[in-house]
Amino acid sequence: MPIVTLPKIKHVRAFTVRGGGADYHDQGEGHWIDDHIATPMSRYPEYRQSRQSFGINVLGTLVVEIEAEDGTIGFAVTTGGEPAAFIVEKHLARFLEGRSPTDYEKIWDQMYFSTQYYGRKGLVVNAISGVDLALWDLLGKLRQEPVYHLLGGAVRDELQFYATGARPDVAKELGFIGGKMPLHHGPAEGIEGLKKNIAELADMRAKCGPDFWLMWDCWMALDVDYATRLAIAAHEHGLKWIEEAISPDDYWGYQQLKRNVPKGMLVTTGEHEATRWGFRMLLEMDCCDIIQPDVGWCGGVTELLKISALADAHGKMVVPHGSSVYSYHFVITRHNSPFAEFLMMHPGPTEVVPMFHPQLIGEPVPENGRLKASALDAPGFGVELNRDIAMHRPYTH
Ligand SMILES: C[C@H](O)[C@H](O)[C@@H](O)[C@@H](O)C(=O)O
Ligand SMILES: [Mg+2]
Repeated sequence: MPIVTLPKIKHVRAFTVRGGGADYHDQGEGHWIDDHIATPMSRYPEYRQSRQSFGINVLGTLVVEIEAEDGTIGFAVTTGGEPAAFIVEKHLARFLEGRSPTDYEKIWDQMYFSTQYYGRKGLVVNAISGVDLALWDLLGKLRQEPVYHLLGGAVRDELQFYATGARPDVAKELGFIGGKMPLHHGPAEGIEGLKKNIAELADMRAKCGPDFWLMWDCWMALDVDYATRLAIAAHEHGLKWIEEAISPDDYWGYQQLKRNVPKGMLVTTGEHEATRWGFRMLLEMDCCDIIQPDVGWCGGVTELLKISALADAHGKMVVPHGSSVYSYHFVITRHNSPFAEFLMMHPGPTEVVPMFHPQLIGEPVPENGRLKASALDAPGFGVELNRDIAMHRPYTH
Protein backbone atom coordinates (compact mmCIF):
# COMPACT_ATOMS: atom_id res chain seq x y z
CA MET A 1 0.00 0.00 0.00
CA PRO A 2 1.84 3.15 -1.14
CA ILE A 3 1.93 6.02 1.38
CA VAL A 4 -0.33 8.99 0.63
CA THR A 5 1.56 11.92 -0.87
CA LEU A 6 -0.38 15.17 -0.62
CA PRO A 7 -0.22 17.77 -3.41
CA LYS A 8 2.30 20.52 -2.75
CA ILE A 9 1.41 24.12 -1.88
CA LYS A 10 1.18 26.26 -5.01
CA HIS A 11 -0.08 29.68 -3.89
CA VAL A 12 -0.30 31.66 -0.65
CA ARG A 13 -2.55 34.74 -0.77
CA ALA A 14 -3.42 37.34 1.86
CA PHE A 15 -6.54 39.48 1.79
CA THR A 16 -7.99 42.22 3.94
CA VAL A 17 -11.67 42.52 4.75
CA ARG A 18 -13.55 45.37 6.43
CA GLY A 19 -16.84 45.08 8.29
CA GLY A 20 -18.20 42.49 10.72
CA GLY A 21 -16.09 39.74 12.20
CA ALA A 22 -15.44 39.13 15.85
CA ASP A 23 -13.34 40.90 18.48
CA TYR A 24 -11.15 43.76 17.13
CA HIS A 25 -13.00 43.80 13.84
CA ASP A 26 -15.46 46.48 12.74
CA GLN A 27 -18.62 46.69 14.83
CA GLY A 28 -21.53 49.09 14.37
CA GLU A 29 -22.70 51.88 16.68
CA GLY A 30 -24.21 50.85 20.02
CA HIS A 31 -22.58 47.41 20.14
CA TRP A 32 -21.94 46.20 23.71
CA ILE A 33 -18.37 45.36 22.72
CA ASP A 34 -17.58 49.02 22.17
CA ASP A 35 -19.54 50.66 25.01
CA HIS A 36 -17.36 52.28 27.67
CA ILE A 37 -15.16 49.22 28.20
CA ALA A 38 -12.17 49.80 30.49
CA THR A 39 -8.87 49.66 28.62
CA PRO A 40 -5.29 50.92 29.14
CA MET A 41 -6.42 53.99 27.15
CA SER A 42 -9.24 54.78 29.60
CA ARG A 43 -6.85 57.11 31.46
CA TYR A 44 -7.50 59.50 28.55
CA PRO A 45 -11.13 60.74 28.78
CA GLU A 46 -11.31 61.24 25.02
CA TYR A 47 -10.62 57.51 24.50
CA ARG A 48 -12.78 56.18 27.35
CA GLN A 49 -16.18 55.65 25.69
CA SER A 50 -15.16 53.70 22.60
CA ARG A 51 -12.26 51.34 21.87
CA GLN A 52 -12.62 52.20 18.19
CA SER A 53 -11.76 55.80 19.10
CA PHE A 54 -8.20 54.69 19.88
CA GLY A 55 -8.09 52.25 16.99
CA ILE A 56 -8.93 48.76 18.20
CA ASN A 57 -10.21 48.00 14.71
CA VAL A 58 -7.50 49.86 12.83
CA LEU A 59 -5.85 46.68 11.56
CA GLY A 60 -9.04 44.86 10.58
CA THR A 61 -9.46 41.35 9.29
CA LEU A 62 -6.82 39.19 7.61
CA VAL A 63 -7.85 36.27 5.42
CA VAL A 64 -5.09 33.84 4.42
CA GLU A 65 -5.65 31.41 1.55
CA ILE A 66 -3.33 28.50 0.73
CA GLU A 67 -3.97 26.71 -2.58
CA ALA A 68 -2.53 23.27 -3.31
CA GLU A 69 -1.47 22.03 -6.74
CA ASP A 70 -4.77 20.14 -7.09
CA GLY A 71 -6.79 23.33 -6.53
CA THR A 72 -7.81 22.55 -2.95
CA ILE A 73 -7.86 25.74 -0.88
CA GLY A 74 -7.39 26.05 2.87
CA PHE A 75 -8.12 29.40 4.48
CA ALA A 76 -8.32 31.13 7.84
CA VAL A 77 -9.56 34.40 9.30
CA THR A 78 -7.70 36.36 11.97
CA THR A 79 -6.79 40.00 12.66
CA GLY A 80 -3.82 41.90 11.30
CA GLY A 81 -5.21 43.51 8.20
CA GLU A 82 -2.96 45.11 5.61
CA PRO A 83 0.36 45.04 7.50
CA ALA A 84 -0.15 41.34 8.21
CA ALA A 85 -1.00 40.79 4.55
CA PHE A 86 2.34 42.40 3.65
CA ILE A 87 4.20 40.03 6.00
CA VAL A 88 2.37 36.98 4.62
CA GLU A 89 2.96 37.86 0.94
CA LYS A 90 6.43 39.40 1.11
CA HIS A 91 8.02 37.23 3.81
CA LEU A 92 6.15 34.11 4.94
CA ALA A 93 4.89 32.75 1.58
CA ARG A 94 8.42 31.72 0.56
CA PHE A 95 8.46 29.06 3.30
CA LEU A 96 5.28 27.39 1.99
CA GLU A 97 5.14 27.51 -1.80
CA GLY A 98 6.51 24.31 -3.31
CA ARG A 99 6.39 22.55 0.07
CA SER A 100 4.14 19.74 1.33
CA PRO A 101 1.33 20.82 3.68
CA THR A 102 2.51 18.04 6.00
CA ASP A 103 5.69 20.04 6.70
CA TYR A 104 3.84 22.33 9.13
CA GLU A 105 6.50 21.99 11.87
CA LYS A 106 9.38 23.05 9.61
CA ILE A 107 7.22 25.75 8.00
CA TRP A 108 6.28 27.17 11.42
CA ASP A 109 9.91 27.12 12.56
CA GLN A 110 11.06 28.99 9.46
CA MET A 111 8.19 31.53 9.64
CA TYR A 112 8.96 32.27 13.29
CA PHE A 113 12.75 32.41 13.23
CA SER A 114 12.93 34.28 9.93
CA THR A 115 10.79 37.06 11.47
CA GLN A 116 12.14 36.86 15.03
CA TYR A 117 14.25 39.97 14.50
CA TYR A 118 11.10 42.06 14.07
CA GLY A 119 8.32 39.80 15.38
CA ARG A 120 8.04 37.41 18.34
CA LYS A 121 4.60 38.64 19.42
CA GLY A 122 1.66 40.75 18.20
CA LEU A 123 1.11 41.51 14.54
CA VAL A 124 3.80 39.22 13.14
CA VAL A 125 2.63 36.23 15.17
CA ASN A 126 -0.97 37.06 14.13
CA ALA A 127 0.23 36.72 10.53
CA ILE A 128 2.07 33.47 11.29
CA SER A 129 -1.05 32.21 13.10
CA GLY A 130 -3.26 33.01 10.11
CA VAL A 131 -0.95 31.07 7.81
CA ASP A 132 -0.75 28.14 10.23
CA LEU A 133 -4.54 27.95 10.62
CA ALA A 134 -4.99 28.03 6.84
CA LEU A 135 -2.41 25.23 6.57
CA TRP A 136 -4.33 23.05 9.05
CA ASP A 137 -7.55 23.81 7.17
CA LEU A 138 -5.85 22.71 3.93
CA LEU A 139 -4.49 19.55 5.56
CA GLY A 140 -7.94 18.62 6.76
CA LYS A 141 -9.48 19.30 3.36
CA LEU A 142 -6.83 17.26 1.55
CA ARG A 143 -7.24 14.38 4.00
CA GLN A 144 -11.03 14.86 4.15
CA GLU A 145 -10.92 14.95 7.95
CA PRO A 146 -11.91 17.61 10.51
CA VAL A 147 -8.92 19.26 12.18
CA TYR A 148 -9.90 17.80 15.56
CA HIS A 149 -9.32 14.30 14.13
CA LEU A 150 -5.80 15.37 13.13
CA LEU A 151 -5.21 16.60 16.72
CA GLY A 152 -6.00 13.29 18.38
CA GLY A 153 -9.78 13.19 18.37
CA ALA A 154 -12.47 14.28 20.80
CA VAL A 155 -11.99 13.51 24.49
CA ARG A 156 -15.66 14.34 25.20
CA ASP A 157 -18.93 14.20 23.25
CA GLU A 158 -19.63 17.90 23.32
CA LEU A 159 -18.20 21.33 24.04
CA GLN A 160 -19.71 23.48 26.80
CA PHE A 161 -19.38 27.24 26.66
CA TYR A 162 -19.39 30.30 28.81
CA ALA A 163 -20.55 33.47 27.03
CA THR A 164 -18.69 36.78 26.86
CA GLY A 165 -20.95 39.79 26.72
CA ALA A 166 -22.68 42.51 28.71
CA ARG A 167 -25.71 40.33 29.54
CA PRO A 168 -24.81 37.27 31.65
CA ASP A 169 -28.49 37.11 32.67
CA VAL A 170 -29.42 36.43 29.05
CA ALA A 171 -26.47 34.02 28.71
CA LYS A 172 -27.92 32.00 31.60
CA GLU A 173 -31.32 31.80 29.89
CA LEU A 174 -29.55 30.65 26.71
CA GLY A 175 -27.97 27.72 28.53
CA PHE A 176 -24.37 28.89 28.89
CA ILE A 177 -22.38 27.75 31.95
CA GLY A 178 -21.31 31.28 32.81
CA GLY A 179 -21.14 34.90 31.73
CA LYS A 180 -18.01 37.02 31.37
CA MET A 181 -18.73 40.76 31.47
CA PRO A 182 -16.54 43.55 30.17
CA LEU A 183 -15.31 45.77 33.02
CA HIS A 184 -16.59 49.30 32.39
CA HIS A 185 -14.58 51.51 34.77
CA GLY A 186 -10.83 51.67 35.27
CA PRO A 187 -8.54 53.31 37.85
CA ALA A 188 -8.85 56.75 36.22
CA GLU A 189 -12.48 56.85 37.37
CA GLY A 190 -11.40 56.39 40.98
CA ILE A 191 -13.39 54.93 43.82
CA GLU A 192 -16.64 56.05 42.17
CA GLY A 193 -15.82 53.92 39.14
CA LEU A 194 -14.89 50.95 41.31
CA LYS A 195 -18.22 51.25 43.15
CA LYS A 196 -20.05 51.33 39.79
CA ASN A 197 -18.23 48.14 38.75
CA ILE A 198 -19.25 46.40 41.96
CA ALA A 199 -22.84 47.62 41.62
CA GLU A 200 -23.01 46.14 38.11
CA LEU A 201 -21.65 42.83 39.39
CA ALA A 202 -24.10 42.81 42.32
CA ASP A 203 -26.98 43.50 39.93
CA MET A 204 -25.95 40.61 37.68
CA ARG A 205 -25.50 38.30 40.67
CA ALA A 206 -29.05 39.14 41.79
CA LYS A 207 -30.37 38.40 38.29
CA CYS A 208 -28.35 35.21 37.74
CA GLY A 209 -28.69 33.58 41.14
CA PRO A 210 -25.92 32.33 43.45
CA ASP A 211 -24.31 29.59 41.35
CA PHE A 212 -24.03 30.91 37.78
CA TRP A 213 -20.42 31.72 36.88
CA LEU A 214 -19.78 35.43 36.68
CA MET A 215 -16.41 36.72 35.47
CA TRP A 216 -14.86 40.08 34.57
CA ASP A 217 -12.76 40.77 31.52
CA CYS A 218 -10.56 43.75 32.45
CA TRP A 219 -8.77 44.00 29.10
CA MET A 220 -5.34 45.08 30.47
CA ALA A 221 -6.88 48.19 32.04
CA LEU A 222 -5.88 47.95 35.70
CA ASP A 223 -2.89 48.09 38.04
CA VAL A 224 -2.18 45.57 40.79
CA ASP A 225 -3.56 47.78 43.55
CA TYR A 226 -6.85 48.54 41.80
CA ALA A 227 -7.28 44.93 40.63
CA THR A 228 -6.66 43.71 44.18
CA ARG A 229 -9.22 46.10 45.68
CA LEU A 230 -11.72 45.21 42.94
CA ALA A 231 -11.23 41.46 43.50
CA ILE A 232 -11.66 41.78 47.26
CA ALA A 233 -14.84 43.86 46.86
CA ALA A 234 -16.16 41.44 44.20
CA HIS A 235 -15.62 38.35 46.32
CA GLU A 236 -18.92 38.64 48.19
CA HIS A 237 -20.68 38.54 44.81
CA GLY A 238 -18.94 35.33 43.82
CA LEU A 239 -16.70 36.57 41.00
CA LYS A 240 -15.27 33.36 39.53
CA TRP A 241 -12.30 34.91 37.74
CA ILE A 242 -10.69 38.25 37.03
CA GLU A 243 -9.34 38.25 33.48
CA GLU A 244 -6.42 40.09 31.95
CA ALA A 245 -6.44 42.71 34.71
CA ILE A 246 -3.02 44.21 33.96
CA SER A 247 -0.50 44.67 31.17
CA PRO A 248 0.50 41.40 29.45
CA ASP A 249 4.14 42.46 29.90
CA ASP A 250 3.82 42.74 33.68
CA TYR A 251 4.45 39.10 34.61
CA TRP A 252 5.59 40.26 38.05
CA GLY A 253 2.27 42.11 38.54
CA TYR A 254 0.26 39.00 37.68
CA GLN A 255 2.40 36.98 40.11
CA GLN A 256 1.52 39.50 42.84
CA LEU A 257 -2.17 39.74 41.89
CA LYS A 258 -2.51 35.96 42.04
CA ARG A 259 -1.20 36.11 45.61
CA ASN A 260 -3.52 39.02 46.51
CA VAL A 261 -6.91 37.83 45.28
CA PRO A 262 -9.27 36.12 47.74
CA LYS A 263 -8.98 32.34 48.03
CA GLY A 264 -11.18 30.64 45.48
CA MET A 265 -11.08 33.47 42.93
CA LEU A 266 -9.16 32.64 39.74
CA VAL A 267 -6.74 34.91 37.90
CA THR A 268 -6.71 34.38 34.12
CA THR A 269 -4.79 35.90 31.23
CA GLY A 270 -3.00 35.16 27.96
CA GLU A 271 -5.11 36.32 25.04
CA HIS A 272 -2.42 38.88 24.14
CA GLU A 273 0.47 36.51 24.92
CA ALA A 274 2.26 34.59 22.16
CA THR A 275 4.34 31.43 21.62
CA ARG A 276 5.47 28.67 23.98
CA TRP A 277 8.09 31.07 25.40
CA GLY A 278 5.58 33.72 26.42
CA PHE A 279 3.31 31.18 28.04
CA ARG A 280 6.27 29.49 29.72
CA MET A 281 6.87 32.80 31.50
CA LEU A 282 3.22 32.98 32.66
CA LEU A 283 3.35 29.36 33.87
CA GLU A 284 6.76 29.28 35.53
CA MET A 285 6.15 32.60 37.30
CA ASP A 286 2.78 31.28 38.52
CA CYS A 287 0.96 34.31 37.06
CA CYS A 288 -2.48 32.77 36.61
CA ASP A 289 -4.80 29.80 37.05
CA ILE A 290 -6.07 29.59 33.46
CA ILE A 291 -4.21 30.62 30.30
CA GLN A 292 -6.31 31.96 27.42
CA PRO A 293 -4.29 32.02 24.20
CA ASP A 294 -6.07 33.10 21.04
CA VAL A 295 -5.18 30.50 18.43
CA GLY A 296 -5.30 33.22 15.75
CA TRP A 297 -2.76 35.34 17.64
CA CYS A 298 -0.49 33.00 19.71
CA GLY A 299 1.08 31.16 16.77
CA GLY A 300 -1.72 28.99 15.42
CA VAL A 301 -2.55 25.35 16.11
CA THR A 302 1.06 24.16 15.67
CA GLU A 303 2.16 26.46 18.53
CA LEU A 304 -0.97 25.98 20.65
CA LEU A 305 -0.18 22.26 20.80
CA LYS A 306 3.12 23.11 22.51
CA ILE A 307 1.58 25.77 24.77
CA SER A 308 -1.17 23.40 25.88
CA ALA A 309 1.24 20.56 26.70
CA LEU A 310 3.33 22.96 28.79
CA ALA A 311 0.21 24.13 30.67
CA ASP A 312 -0.92 20.53 31.20
CA ALA A 313 2.45 19.71 32.77
CA HIS A 314 1.88 22.66 35.13
CA GLY A 315 -1.65 21.48 35.94
CA LYS A 316 -3.20 24.56 34.36
CA MET A 317 -6.32 24.87 32.20
CA VAL A 318 -6.16 26.23 28.66
CA VAL A 319 -9.36 28.01 27.63
CA PRO A 320 -8.60 29.80 24.38
CA HIS A 321 -9.87 33.33 23.74
CA GLY A 322 -13.05 33.29 21.64
CA SER A 323 -11.95 32.38 18.12
CA SER A 324 -14.85 30.22 16.93
CA VAL A 325 -14.08 27.00 15.08
CA TYR A 326 -10.35 27.71 15.23
CA SER A 327 -10.42 27.03 18.98
CA TYR A 328 -13.32 24.54 19.09
CA HIS A 329 -11.38 21.94 17.10
CA PHE A 330 -8.59 22.25 19.67
CA VAL A 331 -10.61 22.42 22.89
CA ILE A 332 -12.58 19.24 22.10
CA THR A 333 -9.29 17.28 21.97
CA ARG A 334 -7.73 18.40 25.27
CA HIS A 335 -8.58 17.26 28.83
CA ASN A 336 -7.12 20.48 30.26
CA SER A 337 -9.53 22.50 28.12
CA PRO A 338 -12.82 21.55 29.83
CA PHE A 339 -14.89 24.38 28.35
CA ALA A 340 -14.72 27.04 25.64
CA GLU A 341 -15.51 30.73 25.23
CA PHE A 342 -18.32 31.94 23.01
CA LEU A 343 -18.10 35.62 22.17
CA MET A 344 -21.58 37.12 21.85
CA MET A 345 -21.29 39.23 18.71
CA HIS A 346 -24.97 40.24 18.72
CA PRO A 347 -25.04 43.96 19.63
CA GLY A 348 -27.33 43.44 22.65
CA PRO A 349 -26.19 40.83 23.27
CA THR A 350 -29.50 39.02 23.47
CA GLU A 351 -29.09 36.37 20.75
CA VAL A 352 -26.57 33.74 19.71
CA VAL A 353 -25.16 34.72 16.31
CA PRO A 354 -22.07 33.43 14.48
CA MET A 355 -18.86 35.10 15.66
CA PHE A 356 -17.21 35.58 12.26
CA HIS A 357 -20.16 36.96 10.33
CA PRO A 358 -20.21 37.53 7.38
CA GLN A 359 -16.77 36.06 6.68
CA LEU A 360 -17.59 32.41 7.44
CA ILE A 361 -20.26 30.19 5.92
CA GLY A 362 -21.37 27.20 8.00
CA GLU A 363 -19.96 28.47 11.31
CA PRO A 364 -21.51 26.31 14.05
CA VAL A 365 -22.90 28.09 17.12
CA PRO A 366 -23.74 26.66 20.56
CA GLU A 367 -27.29 25.49 21.22
CA ASN A 368 -28.28 25.68 24.87
CA GLY A 369 -24.64 26.58 25.55
CA ARG A 370 -23.31 23.37 24.03
CA LEU A 371 -22.01 22.04 20.73
CA LYS A 372 -21.74 18.35 19.90
CA ALA A 373 -18.38 17.14 18.60
CA SER A 374 -20.28 15.85 15.57
CA ALA A 375 -21.09 19.48 14.66
CA LEU A 376 -17.39 19.79 13.78
CA ASP A 377 -17.48 16.81 11.39
CA ALA A 378 -16.50 18.43 8.13
CA PRO A 379 -13.08 18.69 6.45
CA GLY A 380 -10.61 21.16 7.88
CA PHE A 381 -12.21 23.65 10.27
CA GLY A 382 -15.53 22.81 8.61
CA VAL A 383 -16.34 26.28 7.34
CA GLU A 384 -16.20 27.96 3.96
CA LEU A 385 -15.20 31.52 3.10
CA ASN A 386 -18.07 33.77 2.08
CA ARG A 387 -16.79 34.84 -1.32
CA ASP A 388 -19.53 37.46 -1.61
CA ILE A 389 -17.68 39.69 0.89
CA ALA A 390 -15.37 42.38 -0.46
CA MET A 391 -11.86 40.92 -0.17
CA HIS A 392 -8.89 43.10 -1.13
CA ARG A 393 -5.41 41.71 -1.93
CA PRO A 394 -3.15 44.68 -1.21
CA TYR A 395 0.14 42.91 -2.01
CA THR A 396 1.32 40.07 -4.24
CA HIS A 397 4.63 38.24 -4.58
C1 LIG B 1 -14.59 43.67 25.62
C2 LIG B 1 -14.42 42.28 25.70
O1 LIG B 1 -14.65 41.84 26.99
C3 LIG B 1 -13.07 41.78 25.26
O2 LIG B 1 -12.63 42.33 24.06
C4 LIG B 1 -13.27 40.34 25.12
O3 LIG B 1 -14.08 40.14 24.00
C5 LIG B 1 -12.02 39.54 25.05
O4 LIG B 1 -11.00 40.02 25.87
C6 LIG B 1 -12.44 38.17 25.46
O5 LIG B 1 -11.88 37.63 26.42
O6 LIG B 1 -13.36 37.65 24.78
MG1 LIG C 1 -10.37 38.64 27.42
